[in-house]
Amino acid sequence: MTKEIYENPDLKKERQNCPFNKEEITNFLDGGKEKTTERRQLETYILSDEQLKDAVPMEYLSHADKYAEELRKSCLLMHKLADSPAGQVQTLRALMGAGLGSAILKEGNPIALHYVMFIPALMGQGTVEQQAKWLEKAYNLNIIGTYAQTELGHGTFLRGLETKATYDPVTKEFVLESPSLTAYKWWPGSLGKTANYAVVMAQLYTKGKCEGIHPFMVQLRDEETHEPLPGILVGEIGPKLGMNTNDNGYLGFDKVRIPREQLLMKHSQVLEDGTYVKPTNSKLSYGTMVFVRVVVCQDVTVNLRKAVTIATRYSCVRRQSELKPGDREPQVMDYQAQQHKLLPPLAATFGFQLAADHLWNLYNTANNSMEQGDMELLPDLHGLSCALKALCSSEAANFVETCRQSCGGHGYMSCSNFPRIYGQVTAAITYEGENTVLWLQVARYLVKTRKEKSGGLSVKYLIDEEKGPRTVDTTPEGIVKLYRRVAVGLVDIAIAELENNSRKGYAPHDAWNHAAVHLIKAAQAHARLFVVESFVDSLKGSRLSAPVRAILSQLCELFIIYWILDRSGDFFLCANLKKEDLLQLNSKYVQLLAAIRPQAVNIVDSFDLRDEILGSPLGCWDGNVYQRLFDEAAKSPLNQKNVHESFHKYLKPLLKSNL
Ligand SMILES: CCCCCCCCCCCCCCCCCCC/C=C/C(=O)SCCNC(=O)CCNC(=O)[C@H](O)C(C)(C)COP(=O)(O)OP(=O)(O)OC[C@H]1O[C@@H](n2cnc3c(N)ncnc32)[C@H](O)[C@@H]1OP(=O)(O)O
Ligand SMILES: Cc1cc2nc3c(=O)[nH]c(=O)nc-3n(C[C@H](O)[C@H](O)[C@H](O)COP(=O)(O)OP(=O)(O)OC[C@H]3O[C@@H](n4cnc5c(N)ncnc54)[C@H](O)[C@@H]3O)c2cc1C
Repeated sequence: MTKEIYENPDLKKERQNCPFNKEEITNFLDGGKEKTTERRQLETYILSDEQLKDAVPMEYLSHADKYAEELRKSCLLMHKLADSPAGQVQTLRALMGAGLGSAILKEGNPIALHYVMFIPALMGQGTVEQQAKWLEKAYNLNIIGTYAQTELGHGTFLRGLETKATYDPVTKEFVLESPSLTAYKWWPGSLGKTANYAVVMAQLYTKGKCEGIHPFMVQLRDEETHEPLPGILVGEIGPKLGMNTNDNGYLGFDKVRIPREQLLMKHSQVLEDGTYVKPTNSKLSYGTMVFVRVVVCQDVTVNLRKAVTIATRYSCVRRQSELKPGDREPQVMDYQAQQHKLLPPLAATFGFQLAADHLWNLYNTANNSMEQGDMELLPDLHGLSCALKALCSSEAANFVETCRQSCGGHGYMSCSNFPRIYGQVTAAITYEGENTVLWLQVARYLVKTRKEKSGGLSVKYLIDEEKGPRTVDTTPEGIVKLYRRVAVGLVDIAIAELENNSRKGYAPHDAWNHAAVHLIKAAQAHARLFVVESFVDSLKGSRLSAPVRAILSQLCELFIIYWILDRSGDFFLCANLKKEDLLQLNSKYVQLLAAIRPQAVNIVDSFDLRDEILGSPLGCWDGNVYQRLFDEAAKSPLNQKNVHESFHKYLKPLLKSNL
């Protein structure tokens, strides 16, 4: 007899008569049918392993037990790598990121930094010989590494890092030192307890001169006992807002000597006699950060997809209040206000992914040409990776919080999974370059391009002036033009502000600081333009069936109008937008909300996120929300006895004390 599978009747109804093929959208997002098959096989392979399941929810464990339990699962996952039905890199990507990996390791993978930064640093910064020496060991997990750059006193300002690596030509060694408390490395993931090696960024001194920060390969712990090596002071920094099993750590050096060959010398060298050989570009040592900025854009998008799926399904199950007097309480999704909360983030997941895909392609192209010694694409890659990392992470964090709020009280439960998702996404605002700082890097590139009339592909629009009449056209292509005008206009305003500040007598650095608000706005407009253009162009260029194209086009239009309505002042200021245009866009926006609303569940279904990955009773496929919330509550240790022992210890004496 086949067991009947429960499906909430409202969700069942939402799923009836879907006008498009959900599987086609799934394939589109995965990058092809075969990729979908591969992903599903991998998910089944990992998620069917009983040893990877939690005995109790992580929330109920102590800080140390959480770490130990997640490390156990992380190691088990690594043992499963060899038999994975997907390729090794594909499997690692899935396990380190917000998708499959988060179903098992809910607050971060203690080995993540090894794959996300340590191996990429060895590959990007090590010579062929150095890679031969360490990469295989790293791939085989004979050693586990991290990336130690940030210090207690400095994260953003890399030139201010204090850790010193002084070359001693007599012994042909570098001496590593932390000259002050603020010089201690602080934050590196996996550093606290997991890693036994690190790529350490330190100020290189040779022949009495500081040559700036460079990467050094440093052993931190004994390979057998895991005890810190002499002169290495290492530990964990304590609980955080999220990502609590990433064991972020601190690290100090008390005159630790390492051989000269442990300076990663792909781009710059120190010869035996101490002669320094410069890199072709001084920023090449920042390459590991660029890689992570690129992958973070993809990662926050997956997290956003999870949040939107949870909130959308829940909003179609949840019935509350009265829409039409006397009628049954409506699904909260039928309130226009709820659609306004959830449909823009839903649409954003597509825009962000398509933009992140473009960035990933640029990363690969630029990297290939840099391997051949051609640095031409580096400024564009730096500009775009900063712009998209900052935009995707900050927008995703706001959207995730909106999704949480859209679920009312139940969204505040830990088991809703919103706290963890938010913890992950908001961290991305800070790590790998604090967003404000990255916006200012982008602005620097935009101002330079506009003034010097030279720059890469992503900023070409700042050089080529728009031709023809500047009318307002509200087709998607017309809207892209509006965004472009805003991006150009805001750069011009920022430049005018800089010039104005100079005229007031400010020195260049002060003029820059006093124009920061305008500069950041210009950088944000540039990033938005890139996402909007990627969304519109990708749909134009893709081979999609008419029904899928229709729904994705509606999402695209909704999204690009949403941002205009959100920042209409910029469009009035720079794009000739008139009151009538805005009113027209407003009515188009609400029409689109109504048009997309009936397909919201079908669209999130097409993300094909398994319940284990969503990790939330609110977002499960079957919509059995209330039963699942009860089941979660039953797991609370406070519910294991009717009367907790604390009653006898504290409450009863108080009740009897006649205060
Ligand atoms: C086997 C492998 C399998 C792999 C599978 C892995 C895939 C995983 C997928 C899952 C992803 C999961 C992701 C989640 C994991 C979470 C991990 C988080 C870990 C976090 C780590 C960190 O945070 S590490 C520390 C990061 N720190 C920073 O980012 C510091 C920020 N500061 C800076 O970057 C810089 O200081 C600066 C940019 C702010 C300024 O630097 P500086 O003062 O030196 O420069 P100037 O301002 O003077 O500029 C000079 C000049 O240089 C140009 N420039 C600056 N930076 C760069 C760069 N990076 N590249 C190129 N060019 C650069 C700048 O534009 C200026 O140019 P001009 O021409 O002179 O104008
Ligand atoms: C979860 C997490 C994981 C991390 N993992 C790692 C890791 O693995 N390895 C590692 O090395 N580091 C890691 N970091 C550290 C991270 O890279 C830094 O925290 C980040 O680069 C910000 O630097 P900061 O903390 O010094 O902030 P600060 O630079 O002190 O920022 C404080 C404030 O000052 C502002 N500010 C600073 N400079 C400027 C400026 N020039 N103009 C305008 N405003 C400015 C900022 O916008 C911010 O508002 C991690 C951090 C977190 C949160």
